[in-house]
Amino acid sequence: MTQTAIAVDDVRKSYGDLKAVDGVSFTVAEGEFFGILGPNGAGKTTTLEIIEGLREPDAGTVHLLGTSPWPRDTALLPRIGVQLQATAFFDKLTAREQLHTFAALYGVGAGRVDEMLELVGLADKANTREDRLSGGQRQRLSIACALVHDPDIVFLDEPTAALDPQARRNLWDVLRAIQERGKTILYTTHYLDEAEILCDRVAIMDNGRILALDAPARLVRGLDAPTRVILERGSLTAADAKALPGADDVSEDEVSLTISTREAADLLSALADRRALAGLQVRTATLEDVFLDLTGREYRA
Ligand SMILES: Nc1ncnc2c1ncn2[C@@H]1O[C@H](COP(=O)(O)OP(=O)(O)OP(=O)(O)O)[C@@H](O)[C@H]1O
Repeated sequence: MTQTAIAVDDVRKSYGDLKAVDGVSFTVAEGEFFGILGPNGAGKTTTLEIIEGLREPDAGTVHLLGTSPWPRDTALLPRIGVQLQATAFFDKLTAREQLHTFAALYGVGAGRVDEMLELVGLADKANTREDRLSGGQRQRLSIACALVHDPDIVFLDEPTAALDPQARRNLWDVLRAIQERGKTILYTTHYLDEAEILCDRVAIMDNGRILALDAPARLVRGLDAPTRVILERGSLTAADAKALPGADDVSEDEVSLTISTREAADLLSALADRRALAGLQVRTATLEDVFLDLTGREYRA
């Protein structure tokens, strides 16, 4: 039976009149990769910091591995790893020395240091000073620091923010590797595409509330949105496209002809019969469409 790693029940936190977290509830199972998504100011960090025991909620309860993180419970600390949005390292130490220091603070042996450098892909930077690492390498080092004591639950607050696309993708591999080790991951991001790829389940937050919570694929399927088949403009006329089996709607711009369909198989086989597949792209709805559906506004990270 799956155990519950994190249970959050009706948590609230206001700053003056602003309800930063406005009645948030969810559970995360052991070994689950759970994402809290939402635009800037949605309340993701505040929620995370309450769960980590860094902030006191105004109301509601949190259980981490069956224990309340507030008031601070030192017995819990070795079992959780926390990576904060603004990473602080010790001055002038190399990557390996940073990890050694964190390991010593947690009272664990230095044996895991090189293993962690390997896990986050920094083995070849072990002797590089932290201030000489790139942004992506620093993020990976801070994740290694959060993992060095082998916690059961790992909290990551926007670990991929401010990284270039290649560095983001490299970090995805690191996050997957952490999950494969059986860790529970609770992470926040404002990249919906990334969460769709990485997370078992996501909670979409806006204005302090969870608007939807489920597996990304189930949220997208729940929209029942049409599939868009995109072709090079000129592959066939808009009128011909409209007459194809399964074609619901057709639109054109300078470069593309887009056909909306709910019967993609019929439409694609008709296009294949006509050898009209130049530039073919098939797009289904994404979490961004889910956000639009939930809030009535375009997603802006
Ligand atoms: N210490 C604080 N005092 C006053 N207001 C705060 C404080 N911390 C956060 N807020 C406000 O609470 C709201 C939620 O902030 P929070 O940082 O939790 O959002 P977020 O979803 O993590 O955003 P981001 O993606 O920008 O980090 C925001 O409007 C923010 O300005």
